[in-house]
Amino acid sequence: MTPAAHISAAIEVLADLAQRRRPAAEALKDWGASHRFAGSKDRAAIASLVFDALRKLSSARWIMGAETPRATMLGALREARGLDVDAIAALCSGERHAPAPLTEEERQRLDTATLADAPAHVRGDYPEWLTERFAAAFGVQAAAEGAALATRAPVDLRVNILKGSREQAMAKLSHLNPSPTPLSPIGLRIEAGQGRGPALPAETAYVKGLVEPQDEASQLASLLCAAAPGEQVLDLCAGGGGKALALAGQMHNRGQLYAYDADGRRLMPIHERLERAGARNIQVRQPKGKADVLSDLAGRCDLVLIDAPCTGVGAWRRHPDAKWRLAPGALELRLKEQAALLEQALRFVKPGGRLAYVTCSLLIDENEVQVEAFLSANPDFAALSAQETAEGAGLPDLARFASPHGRGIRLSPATSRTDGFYVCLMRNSRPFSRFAEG
Ligand SMILES: C[S@@+](CC[C@H](N)C(=O)[O-])C[C@H]1O[C@@H](n2cnc3c(N)ncnc32)[C@H](O)[C@@H]1O
Repeated sequence: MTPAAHISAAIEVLADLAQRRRPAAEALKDWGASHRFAGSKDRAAIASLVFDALRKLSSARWIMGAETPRATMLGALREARGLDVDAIAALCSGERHAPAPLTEEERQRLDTATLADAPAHVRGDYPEWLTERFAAAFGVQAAAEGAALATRAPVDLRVNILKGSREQAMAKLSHLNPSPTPLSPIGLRIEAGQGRGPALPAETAYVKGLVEPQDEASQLASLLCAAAPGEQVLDLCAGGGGKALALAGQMHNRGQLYAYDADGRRLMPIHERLERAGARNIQVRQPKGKADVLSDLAGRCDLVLIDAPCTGVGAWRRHPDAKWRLAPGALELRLKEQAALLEQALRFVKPGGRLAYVTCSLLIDENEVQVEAFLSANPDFAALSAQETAEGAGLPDLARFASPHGRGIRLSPATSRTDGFYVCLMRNSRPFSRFAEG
């Protein structure tokens, strides 16, 4: 397929997505199934165009003054790919499988339209209903933060220190041109190109467990928990085990890490990942109906991590379709789940132990507001300052990312060049005796 044919195909996929509210990956899969002649490189090129269009959906439509799939794609070629009107016109020749030639109006818009008068949610490519929430989180920077969330993310890898050093991993992956991540001492970064990312599963360094894909902010969230060798740690929302694996590395396989998730299916990938990583101190606890499978951990944990279910706003660079599918009802639901999880987690934290609340959201309601509500309801818990948290993890530089809205540390593509994450550590200062009273 030609680059022009890729654009026509991407427009078809965008048309499908406009009709049916579903994940882009599903629509792309269906397109591939009904166009068997397209090879894997073609499908990757089409996916990349579709994701770029979704990243820049609002600004592309504003530029074009229309919301059709074609207008969205044309606008995104300019906004996401930086192509000028002549380059876009050359691709839209109308020949064979290329899109139809540009109309005079399309030409003009691609040449001269600007975002100067566009509202913040258009300049920042986020849903209009989140306008107030973005303004609350970022003030005058709302559009800039949104725009940073609408860029492509690099491929970040976490080096598994159970298997080797960052230098060794860099040497093993030198053909991919990795660089050390600026903030995480155990990360490598491969800058994003326009095509397919590196075929990681084929890399020996991956197969042998020396590296795992994990965004730098997610690495930092794990490191900020400062799990120490010998500790008892509960990862209450372990999912596929991304954070659990990072914590196991910090613990040098000493002590015990319990990985639990309310949805047992989500835990499935963890077993294979543990094996590959050589992590031997993780016990996976599957939910079993109504049974309390964590009862033996009550009051025993040095660290409880809540990697909470959230809107995922901070991960929009990697899942640009998610931002347009996010509905207000989903936010309300996540807020309830988060508050319930904080209450659920308390019983496991031993006196003097830490509770780490983490989300990959940037919305204040899911972060600072949740923490504040928890602290007022539970005066035995006190939040560590950003400085204490950063210094405790041996990463004092991270204190500069202290949330401007209260407790915790906030990372974002615009400020730390990472995914968006929020981390707040709280200490249980309840005396042992009172704990025994229940
Ligand atoms: C952000 S994801 C976890 C990602 C994972 N920690 C990682 O690093 O790969 C949130 C997880 O919380 C789980 N979850 C939601 N409500 C829960 C609850 N009440 N108790 C335990 N887990 C819950 C979800 O099933 C989901 O897997």
